[in-house]
Amino acid sequence: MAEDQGNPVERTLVLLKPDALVRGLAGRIITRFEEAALKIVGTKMKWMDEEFTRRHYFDLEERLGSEVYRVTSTFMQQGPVIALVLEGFDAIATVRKIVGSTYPNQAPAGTVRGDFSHYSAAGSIASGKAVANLVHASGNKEEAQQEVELWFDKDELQDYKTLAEVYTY
Ligand SMILES: Nc1ncnc2c1ncn2[C@@H]1O[C@@H]2COP(=O)(O)O[C@H]2[C@H]1O
Repeated sequence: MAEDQGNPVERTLVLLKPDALVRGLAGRIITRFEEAALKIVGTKMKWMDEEFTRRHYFDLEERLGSEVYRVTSTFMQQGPVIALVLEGFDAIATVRKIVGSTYPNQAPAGTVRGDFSHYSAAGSIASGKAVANLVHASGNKEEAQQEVELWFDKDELQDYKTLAEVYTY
């Protein structure tokens, strides 16, 4: 995929969190990305442990506090996750648009969180619960690069062309 009309081709990391998997939503969520012409270039399933969770959310405690880190870390280790590397024009922002706001009660209908995530509150920390928001998506270029490198070796990422790339772009 080449740069086109000023839109950079980017790669971004998406995690389908344990709540997405236990609710059987993985396929429907992945479909939303595919429908937006985002290309899956890497995928794996993993049950995160404390050490890996700390590496993934390495700055969460500093940014949002130890309580947010604690509940998020516990939540992420409750079951397996599916990690995806998605590639496409403006992939980082596009994925976040499709996913919707971190807090599902603020995510509009039509987004993954707005449509499928019903438990949510910015103040969920008060009840000792994580925000069950189904998906993690890299927030910016630097985070995307760090997260893709953390989750995938270079040889686990595939280079191929989709029909959209061949016929549309
Ligand atoms: N106020 C909050 N209460 C509980 N968890 C939170 C709060 N804010 C952020 N988080 C969690 O921290 C995570 C950071 O990145 P994610 O997009 O994976 O999703 C976020 C939520 O799961």
